[in-house]
Amino acid sequence: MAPRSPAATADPDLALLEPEKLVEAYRLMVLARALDERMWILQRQGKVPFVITGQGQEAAQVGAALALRAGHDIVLPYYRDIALVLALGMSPRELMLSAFARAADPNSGGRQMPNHFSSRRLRILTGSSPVGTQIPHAAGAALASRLRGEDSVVLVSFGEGASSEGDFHEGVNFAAIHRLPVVFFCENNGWAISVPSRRQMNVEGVARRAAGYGIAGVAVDGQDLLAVYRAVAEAAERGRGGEGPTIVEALTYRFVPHSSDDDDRIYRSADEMAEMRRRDPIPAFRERLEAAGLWDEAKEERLRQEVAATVDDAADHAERSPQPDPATVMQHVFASSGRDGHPWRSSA
Ligand SMILES: Cc1ncc(C[n+]2csc(CCOP(=O)(O)OP(=O)(O)O)c2C)c(N)n1
Repeated sequence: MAPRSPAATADPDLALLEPEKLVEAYRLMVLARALDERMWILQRQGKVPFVITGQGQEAAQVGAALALRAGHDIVLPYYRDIALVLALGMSPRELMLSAFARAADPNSGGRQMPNHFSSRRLRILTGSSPVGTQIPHAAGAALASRLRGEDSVVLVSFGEGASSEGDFHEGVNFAAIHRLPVVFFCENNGWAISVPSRRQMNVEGVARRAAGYGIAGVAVDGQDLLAVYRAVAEAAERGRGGEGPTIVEALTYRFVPHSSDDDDRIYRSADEMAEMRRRDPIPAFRERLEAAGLWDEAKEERLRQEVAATVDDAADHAERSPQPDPATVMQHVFASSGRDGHPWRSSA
């Protein structure tokens, strides 16, 4: 049977993206999940020091990334955004080099925390670990981009916990006043480590906060890749059109503990976890592709094999790759005065 046109199915949102893009979006989610799962295994094996990942949030991340022009728009991701940076064009090898903190890690030569992504090529800016600091950075990047005469949009992502930080207020307020083209992309996964979102804000959600800044705010089902794609594409369009920033809140869920140092059984119930697992965005998207005639069991089998080989390659490559030279441990930590190697001594 010839594949049905997605637009002709009972799922009109599938027409938002070309069929090949829909399939690619699914591949990216499956790949991100597999890399993420392997990172946890490597941590438990003692091969990588620490992991902090985004299982459960893949649809939100890939949906957002596909609404951007990779390498043209500027992105300030946060630590859960494995799927987002993969969808922008970072490679599995690059992500594993970061997890293993190897010298060839593109984020920092093995000196940054894992998953503090960056890529000059893709205009991905690395962040600091204090929660929310990337938010004012994004407003600054958008202002700089405007001054350079670019038409880039800036997307900054963060959790709902970060939206309670002062940095959030400062960044959003500044971007709103100057009508900067920023998409404030909140991946609200319900928990900030052990703090539930109802203890995070006295309004229904992060998008509601937009009213206080006089900007657009929209909440979407973050487990629905196409709903997120549409919301971010519209926000980017508003930004490019001079209408200023938007808060897009993707309602999602984190399937894994906060990090490899966390035990989430202490603060959330097995029932809640099981219930949310039923809303796993990956099988849900597969079903939509199958219903549209774009996917089947044979394609799934091929994809699973291809992804397993890619993950093996990335992990093996990173494991074999050299450690940073200990002599470079202070590099990029202090600016050099060029005099005596002690930058805080400015003696003449
Ligand atoms: C300023 C600051 N406070 C606390 C921490 C410790 N910390 C790291 S991540 C995190 C939770 C952030 O939650 P949220 O912003 O909702 O993102 P999520 O991790 O849930 O995706 C906390 C409290 C930190 N890194 N920085």
